[in-house]
Amino acid sequence: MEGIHVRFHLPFPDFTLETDLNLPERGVTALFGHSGSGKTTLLRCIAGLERPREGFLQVRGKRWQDSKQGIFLPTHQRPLGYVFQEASLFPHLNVRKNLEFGRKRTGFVRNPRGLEQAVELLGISHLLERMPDKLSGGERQRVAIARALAVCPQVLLMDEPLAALDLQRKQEILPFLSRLNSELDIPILYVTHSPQEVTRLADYLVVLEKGKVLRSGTLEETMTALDSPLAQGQQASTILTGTVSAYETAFHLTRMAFSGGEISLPTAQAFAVGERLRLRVYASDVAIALHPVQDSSILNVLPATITGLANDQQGRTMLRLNVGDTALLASITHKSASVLGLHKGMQVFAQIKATAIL
Ligand SMILES: Nc1ncnc2c1ncn2[C@@H]1O[C@H](COP(=O)(O)OP(=O)(O)OP(=O)(O)O)[C@@H](O)[C@H]1O
Repeated sequence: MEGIHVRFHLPFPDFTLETDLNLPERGVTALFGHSGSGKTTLLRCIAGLERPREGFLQVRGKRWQDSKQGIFLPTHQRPLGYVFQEASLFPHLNVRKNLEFGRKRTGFVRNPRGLEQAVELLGISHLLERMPDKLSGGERQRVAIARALAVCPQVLLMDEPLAALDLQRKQEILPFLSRLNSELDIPILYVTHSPQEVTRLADYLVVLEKGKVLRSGTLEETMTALDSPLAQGQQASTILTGTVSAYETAFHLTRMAFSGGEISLPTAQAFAVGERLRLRVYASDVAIALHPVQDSSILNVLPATITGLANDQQGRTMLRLNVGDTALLASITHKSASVLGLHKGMQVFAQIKATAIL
């Protein structure tokens, strides 16, 4: 795989980072885990800000670090962009000069249009002459992301870029982050402990705990693994991706085809056929029936196979289903699971009550 190959062993007195990961060459990989699980330390190792005695790092075919061969590229020679929680722009330079400064400092900028493209991608062309103290928190963070991208990095590292922003600013900036994912051809490593950001942005997920990789894989695999922390409690949900197959104007209803069939949802806006959509289905919005239900208000009833069951909190059972080859979580009461006699391998019908576009 021409993605990122990371192998680090970094002991501190009370904590050891121990990772061996192969990460995809494009898209957003979320590094998720509790406070102190080692997310920032892992990014710092990739950036060359920590130097583990045992370390190996290869990014898109280029060896940045290999302790066995004495290879260690210093930070300024690593073609990467780093975005922190706080934007930390130079207060005495306007936005344009802040962006140019970042480019001058690194020796690896190849594309002369890198800065222009970053400005366009983050929608900040109208802010170029402004001083940092005249920017909102969200605008400052967009400038910081553009500064990281202006150097044409081979990988973008983002350490909780939304954590310092209030809810409204977060909402403002999320569409730009989604855009980075769809338009950039580089891997983005995104540290967060917000399940909402993971489901909105990530394609691939690494769950860290006490410096070790608890689980890694595609978002679908990791979110629907019944022993994953994301597949527990009220926030448990599945992300379905597909393309618009039709829009029923009379009912304001969008139909999305995905690998498990077709799903309908009301949308205020008419989506074009073929457009890609990403939907969230909360496990608590999926009910189970043994027979296809007729005369029901629920539009989405899909044949499914139970592939796993686990006890969840407060008298609930979490089911993992296969709908076609897509995994789907359903949260039902222990009582319903018992009355319906649900078991692994059983054919059922999943009734999806609600979905939301991400
Ligand atoms: N230079 C250091 N010396 C000793 N311990 C360190 C050092 N750097 C980090 N640690 C320890 O490593 C552990 C992981 O810290 P890290 O900041 O990577 O966690 P995190 O998952 O990013 O947490 P948060 O979500 O709170 O930012 C912590 O226990 C921290 O105290």
